[in-house]
Amino acid sequence: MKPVIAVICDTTQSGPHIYHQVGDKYVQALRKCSDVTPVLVPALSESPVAVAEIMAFADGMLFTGGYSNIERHHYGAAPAPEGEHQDPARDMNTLSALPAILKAGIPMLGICRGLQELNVALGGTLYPRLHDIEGRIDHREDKKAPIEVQYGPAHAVTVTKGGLLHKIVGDDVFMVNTVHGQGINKLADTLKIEALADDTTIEAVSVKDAKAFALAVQWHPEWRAWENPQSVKIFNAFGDAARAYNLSKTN
Ligand SMILES: N[C@@H](CCC(=O)NCCCC(=O)O)C(=O)O
Repeated sequence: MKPVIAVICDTTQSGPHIYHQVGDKYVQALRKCSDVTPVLVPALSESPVAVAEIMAFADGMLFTGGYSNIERHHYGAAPAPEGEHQDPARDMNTLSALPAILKAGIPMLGICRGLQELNVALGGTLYPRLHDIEGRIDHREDKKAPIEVQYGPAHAVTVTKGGLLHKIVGDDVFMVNTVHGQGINKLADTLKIEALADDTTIEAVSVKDAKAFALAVQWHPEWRAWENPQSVKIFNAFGDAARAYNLSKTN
């Protein structure tokens, strides 16, 4: 049996109805590069799927990217301007799951919004508009560009030597895509920087003294992951960590 990776959904409204969704590229990357079984968990705001229920079956969790922003009260910032795309139900589910799975030693991988959720869940803060910060480049995608350009290589990241990401990918510097308007401001005390952009934006973190694999990246390695050498290694390592966790449950 393949290990099972739980993925908490985004919520979205279509007409009169609320739907729960996960991007295809995330589950494709899990299947093709981690060799695991993805299981989507609805982000229910009423009678949510308890973290204990997830931990009963999950060998790992993937915290995906998402166009919505984390509600700013979660990190002590003033409310967002009217109309900002938010997803309170997703926030409630992911921000409660993260500390619990880290305590339980369940492997996790965060991507983009998932990195931001990890930082906020552990007490860090975000820049709500990274592009307004002196010295930072604009890390947002050009929404008018073709999707291959939006998720194509955009800037370099410099990897922390000897860190978890460095051990996984083996490269000191590599190109990544960039599809985010927010970024880490105050890094949570329990997180370690694993990669930086040239403008000092934190691009990857790991959890200090984690019981299991606990890595999050600001870029999108899931995008055509099987075509990207660093992405293959990241998803392979995540799948291996889930397999190890699954075996530990039976031994
Ligand atoms: N909204 C946050 C996080 C950005 C993010 O996760 N983008 C991904 C977009 C859709 C996808 O590829 O899943 C921010 O703007 O910083």
